[in-house]
Amino acid sequence: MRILTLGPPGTYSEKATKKWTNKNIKNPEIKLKSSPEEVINQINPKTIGILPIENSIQGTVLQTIDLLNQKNVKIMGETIIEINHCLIGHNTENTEIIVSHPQALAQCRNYITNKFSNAETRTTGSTAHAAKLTTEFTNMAAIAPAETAKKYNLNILEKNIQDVKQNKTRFIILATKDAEPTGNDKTTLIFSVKQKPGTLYKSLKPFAKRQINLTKLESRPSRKKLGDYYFIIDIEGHRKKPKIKKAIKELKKQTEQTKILGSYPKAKNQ
Ligand SMILES: O=C(O)C(=O)Cc1ccccc1
Repeated sequence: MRILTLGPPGTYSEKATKKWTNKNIKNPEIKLKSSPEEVINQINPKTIGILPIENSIQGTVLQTIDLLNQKNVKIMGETIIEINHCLIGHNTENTEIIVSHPQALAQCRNYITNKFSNAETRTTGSTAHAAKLTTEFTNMAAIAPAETAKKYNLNILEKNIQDVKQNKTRFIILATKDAEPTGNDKTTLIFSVKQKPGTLYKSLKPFAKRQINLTKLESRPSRKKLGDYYFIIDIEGHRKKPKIKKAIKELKKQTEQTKILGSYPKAKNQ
C-alpha cells in the first residue's frame, strides 16, 4: 500500500503517518508530497493519504476541511500525535527571521512575540520545509520537531516553545472507501441547509433525540455567497448501525445537500 503525506522528511505529518501505518499497514510505501492538494489528488484504491485536520490549540485545519468538501475522498481512520515544537537553527543571537508552517507559527505566537519581538515571520509549506530552508540562511530559525534538527544538521535553540504545553494534532486517513464497523467508531458528515429559522437545530435533532454524541461541529463558508455556510459534524457511531442510519435519513430531510465523509475507528488518545 502506498501512503502519501506532507513532506519533506521530518514533518509532523510523517510522524503521524509512521505511527498509524505501524499499527495498520504491512509494508507501507510512504511518499512525501509538497502540498495537501497533491496528497488528496493522488488518492486511488491503492493509495491512501494522511493529513492534519485539527489541533488542540488552533482548532480545525481549514485547508484540509475545504479540500474534503471539494474532493471525492472518504475518511477511513484517524490518529493523534503530541506536538512539541522546537526552535531550530544556527544561533539565537543572529536570528532575525522565523519560518514555519502557519499552524506551527500560530501555536507559538506568544513565544515569538516575547522572545523575538523584532524578528520577521514567514510561512512555509511544512515545518520540515522550514528546516530545510534554514540551512541556507544563518539569520533564520525554524519551528519544527526536535528530531528534524538532526536531519538537517541544525541546532536545537529551544525546546517546547508552544504557547500551551499540552498540544495535540489529529490527522485523518483518506482513501476511496471508509472503514468497517469496529464497535468504537465515528462518522463525519458535511451538509448545507437553507437559511431559515431553526434549520441547523432541526438538522441536529435526529442525533440529539437518539442520544448520539456530537464530538465536533464546524461551519465553513460555502464560497458561493457571503453568509452562506456548510457544516461539518463528527458523531459517535458507524453509518452502518441502524440508529445512525435512521438519524442520517432524518438529517437528509432537513438539508440541501449531505455528504457522508466516512465512518472509521476512533483514535485512542483523545
Ligand atoms: O508542517 C508539518 O510538519 C505538518 O505536518 C503540518 C503541521 C504543522 C503543525 C502542527 C501539526 C501539523
